[in-house]
Amino acid sequence: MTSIEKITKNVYLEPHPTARERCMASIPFSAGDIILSSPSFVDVLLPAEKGQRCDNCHRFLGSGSLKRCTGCASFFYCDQACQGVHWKSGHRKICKLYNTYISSPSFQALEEHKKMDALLLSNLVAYLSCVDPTEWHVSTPIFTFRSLLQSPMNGSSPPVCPKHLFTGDFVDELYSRFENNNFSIHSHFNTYAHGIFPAASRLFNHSCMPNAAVKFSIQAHEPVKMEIVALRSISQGDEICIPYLDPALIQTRTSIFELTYGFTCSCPSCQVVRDVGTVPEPPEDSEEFRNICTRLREFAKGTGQSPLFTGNSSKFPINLACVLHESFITSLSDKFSQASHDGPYDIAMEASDTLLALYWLIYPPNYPQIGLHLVERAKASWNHIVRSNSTDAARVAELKSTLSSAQKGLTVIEPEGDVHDGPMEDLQTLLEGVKGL
Ligand SMILES: C[S@@+](CC[C@H](N)C(=O)[O-])C[C@H]1O[C@@H](n2cnc3c(N)ncnc32)[C@H](O)[C@@H]1O
Repeated sequence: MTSIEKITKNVYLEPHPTARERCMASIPFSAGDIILSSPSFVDVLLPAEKGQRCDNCHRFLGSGSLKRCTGCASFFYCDQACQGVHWKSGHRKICKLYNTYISSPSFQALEEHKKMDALLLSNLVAYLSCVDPTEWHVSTPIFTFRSLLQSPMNGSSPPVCPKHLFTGDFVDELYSRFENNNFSIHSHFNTYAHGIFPAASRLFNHSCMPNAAVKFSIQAHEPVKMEIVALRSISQGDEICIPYLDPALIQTRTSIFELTYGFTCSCPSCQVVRDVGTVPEPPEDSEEFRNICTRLREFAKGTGQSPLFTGNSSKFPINLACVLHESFITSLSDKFSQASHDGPYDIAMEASDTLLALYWLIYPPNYPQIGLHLVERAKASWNHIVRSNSTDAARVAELKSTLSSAQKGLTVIEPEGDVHDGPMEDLQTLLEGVKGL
């Protein structure tokens, strides 16, 4: 039995013409169902999170509340149980060497993302050296990791700590799987760590209109768990895909797929973007920009499914091509954030309406960004009502409807990551607040 068969009967692999294999649903799923739950194999916290989260289970306890490793003083744990697990799973091979390693010129010369790779690779090497090679058999994550496709990106591995536990060729072989397989680990969709999840890497291909997404579950004394969640109904026999990148990266995603992952995306969204051709920049003139926004909102209101979702290029109005420019979403998000706290609220609401129209166009239904934005929109509505000191019935009705849509969308993907400080908490506070209006 392979490690994937061991962890789930929900899915199976079948050949794919260009991606080697693809992951198919063995059973139907509804939006919000967990398709796969898989613990982290190896992970490493971002530097800013060190001392804030437990290095073993990733619980956020804040500075001063964690126990420091007395050997290196650079790793932090909630308690002895977590420290014991981390020690046995590799820290014992790193502890004494760690500080010399991270202050070495060869480590310091690395770019930030390479530093993360170097630390992850070091933890992987340390972990592997703790497991007898006779136990690296087919049903283990080690075997699954070594069976992953290699990235087309060449380049030798960064320096590792500890050195000389394995040959350089073996370390390079491990590293060749990093670029196209590793994951950012997030809490409420803010990245706080990087990790290796071999089963998910072996199973899921990419789509810019995915039917599933990745979320993480943090539990005391347990390794962080990746959960693959259905974003919409998935029928038995459908391929299950996740997004490797934010689909909003419409210009840059194609070259990242080609260079880092070695494939050309053939999802419906990419087909339409290819048919559109060169995407023009949005107009600089504010009146023309507003006209484009109005046309986008009208377009989103008038059709059922986004043409980028169905792949039907003939339904995409070419005079809206500039909304696919990455700078369009940035301008809208900036406009919204500038006005959502202190106003002008009509500007915030108009930017929010346009953002939601754009999200409808570029994201699949229930994509996390939609629910997250709805909560931010509800906060802006709330600010408007409270600051204007009037309970305008239409405004309150609009706020209630935003909250109900946010709740519907977010419950597909939330809760994720930390127990506190998530959008669900904000949503609950607002739901309580509107009761008093
Ligand atoms: C994380 S693996 C996915 C699992 C892979 N299909 C396998 O059989 O092991 C990532 C690699 O799969 C391939 N891949 C993923 N999504 C693809 C897609 N939409 N089209 C073509 N190839 C894809 C690329 O080679 C990429 O580097």
